[in-house]
Amino acid sequence: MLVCTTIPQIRSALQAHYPEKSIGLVPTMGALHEGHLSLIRASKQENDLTVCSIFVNPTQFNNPEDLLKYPRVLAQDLEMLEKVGCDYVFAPEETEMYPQPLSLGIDFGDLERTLEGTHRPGHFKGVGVVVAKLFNIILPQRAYFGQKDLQQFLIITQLVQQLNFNIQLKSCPIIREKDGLAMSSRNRRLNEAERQVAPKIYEALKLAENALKSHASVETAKKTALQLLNDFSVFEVEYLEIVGAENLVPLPPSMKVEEFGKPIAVCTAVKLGDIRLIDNILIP
Ligand SMILES: Nc1ncnc2c1ncn2[C@@H]1O[C@H](COP(=O)(O)OP(=O)(O)OP(=O)(O)O)[C@@H](O)[C@H]1O
Ligand SMILES: CC(C)(CO)[C@@H](O)C(=O)[O-]
Ligand code: BAL
Repeated sequence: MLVCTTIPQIRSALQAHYPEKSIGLVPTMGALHEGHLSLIRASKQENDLTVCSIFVNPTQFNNPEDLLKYPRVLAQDLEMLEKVGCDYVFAPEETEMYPQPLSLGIDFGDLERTLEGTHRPGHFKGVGVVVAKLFNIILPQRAYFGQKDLQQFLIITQLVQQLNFNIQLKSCPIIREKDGLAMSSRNRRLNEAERQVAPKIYEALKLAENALKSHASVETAKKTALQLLNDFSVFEVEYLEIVGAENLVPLPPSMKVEEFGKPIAVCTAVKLGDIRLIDNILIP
């Protein structure tokens, strides 16, 4: 496994492989877990070479404290990537990716004005720019993302379509802990008591899913899920919404899923102290 920290380094390393070898890119912010490794494995299955990028992208953090406290454990990450058979790692410093302050902006329209976009102003502009940079640096055939960041996947789909990147996007299932908690780098920051109640987030999503599948209205399903979360004072629910999975527009409160006829997602963001976790369930 070759670890590159500069753009010229990774470009010249990959140069030898274009165009014969297919390249899969797995963009991450590090502090890797099994969720990330599942993306690496998916890429390895479908490509000759896999590149994992590790970069805690400052432009997508709306909260400076969150950026400061984001876990950074590069040595441990590299060990995990070596073990799983990743071929290249691109782990640049901030000055490599942003040698000068960013003056360009992207607007994803309605898609960035809902759910995560509403609660993390500017977040998706930062994600869009850094992912476009990574696509231009690595020139992969395929790029792998997790369903946990459902809105991010739709945003990047728009990025690829509207800017004509010749890259196939792959969305991979959410990997969970045994107790149902979606794996997340931020889980490392939970204290013991928080970690113990955190699986209730997934339980609440399942409650909503089951209610919808038993023909409850959107409003009732939402209430059922929120009731469970509100039983725990440690949770501060930022949102819990039942939306169309293709555009993330909330369904009317009185609607029943069978009337919608298209895939649905139950999405939530919950804070435990200053740690913010997201999760979702897709109902195809
Ligand atoms: N539990 C998971 N299962 C599958 N993919 C995941 C999971 N968690 C994260 N990913 C995906 O890994 C990629 C990199 O995500 P990132 O490095 O932000 O990790 P993370 O665990 O989501 O961190 P955090 O949520 O704390 O920011 C993204 O495409 C993300 O959707
Ligand atoms: C895609 C990404 C690596 C861009 O910084 C990040 O948003 C993430 O880890 O999901
Ligand atoms: N996985 C999403 C990256 C972020 O929270 O900024």
